Amino acid sequence: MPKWYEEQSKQSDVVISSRIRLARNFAKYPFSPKLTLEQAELLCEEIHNHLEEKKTKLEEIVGKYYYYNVIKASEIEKEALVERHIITKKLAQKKQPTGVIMTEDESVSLMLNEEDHIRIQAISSGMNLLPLLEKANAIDDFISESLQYAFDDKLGYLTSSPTNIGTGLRASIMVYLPALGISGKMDKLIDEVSQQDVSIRGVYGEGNKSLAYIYQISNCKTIGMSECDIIQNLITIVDQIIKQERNRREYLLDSNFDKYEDQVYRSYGVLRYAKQISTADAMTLLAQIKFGYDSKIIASEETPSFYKLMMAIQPANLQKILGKNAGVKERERARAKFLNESLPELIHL
Ligand SMILES: Nc1ncnc2c1ncn2[C@@H]1O[C@H](COP(=O)(O)OP(=O)(O)OP(=O)(O)O)[C@@H](O)[C@H]1O
Repeated sequence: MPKWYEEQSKQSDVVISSRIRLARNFAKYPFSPKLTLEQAELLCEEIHNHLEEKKTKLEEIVGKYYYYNVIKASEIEKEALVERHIITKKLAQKKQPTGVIMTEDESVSLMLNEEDHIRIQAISSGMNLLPLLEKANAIDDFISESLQYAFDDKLGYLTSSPTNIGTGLRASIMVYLPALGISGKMDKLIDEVSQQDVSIRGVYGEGNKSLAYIYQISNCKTIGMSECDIIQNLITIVDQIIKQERNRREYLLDSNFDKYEDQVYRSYGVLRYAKQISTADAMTLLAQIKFGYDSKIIASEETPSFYKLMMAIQPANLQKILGKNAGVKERERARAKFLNESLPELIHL
């Protein structure tokens, strides 16, 4: 079964993926930070049993899924799930009982006892927020058939952190903004969108200097607006950012094609032949090669899925591919070998 990050989507020159998550809590338990060990265990067990009892019905909504007992997993297993966005760092680091229900294609995961009792997450490639919201809402309805949520008529869904109260919805689009990044436009953009209740954060690295120019753009406000309005506001802003990014790419190539052409070929050459490489260097070079493909500077018979490669070379997932624990040096050699073999031959344009 193909994973969400293996699918090619429209607008893939800028948009990588969409994510919807709903934060929910159950009326009969205290919020997660206040749960005792026994309560946390009971909570996970109750949700898991409830889902198992009606497994066929849930699988009609999400497809084939399995339950993963996070607390029993090795550190590398947990880190690999974080790198593939199935669970959050917060869940991986939790000392209390937790669990995750995840589908085979990794597009849906239900995190138990994270910051809230349950976090429903749906991801897909491309710009796809409304269908994802529909799927998350179907899961939400299914759960609420037999477990009562903490809900207030005025406030909406009650959540552990006030920043999620109301709809409990976080909608997000992961994007690739090399031209805006290279041109030093990100600070201004981050400032502008924050005035419209939207935040932009680097996915890899800290702050606005994201590694590989990958950012997630998400809603800040969760209350006082409907789910559809929150999403529509986000889509409008992301559409504008896509336009700005494309215009800037055109400008950069028009004004200095030779420089970017050279950079793309150099990056390709290094990744095809390097013998050892760090995650950060490999991410940067992959981003430059992607820029080359999207700008039609280079091409191959089949365009590689860059985001799939980026996730595969992260430390934990690389060790999973290797099938063993490996130190930094061994990983750097394995990463280089993996990329040497993964990049296709170029065809001359
Ligand atoms: N559009 C997206 N596509 C794929 N993964 C995403 C997307 N947006 C966020 N993620 C991933 O989801 C995970 C959780 O992200 P984040 O911490 O922003 O989530 P959140 O649910 O909004 O949490 P919080 O309540 O702390 O704000 C991270 O692994 C992040 O990279």
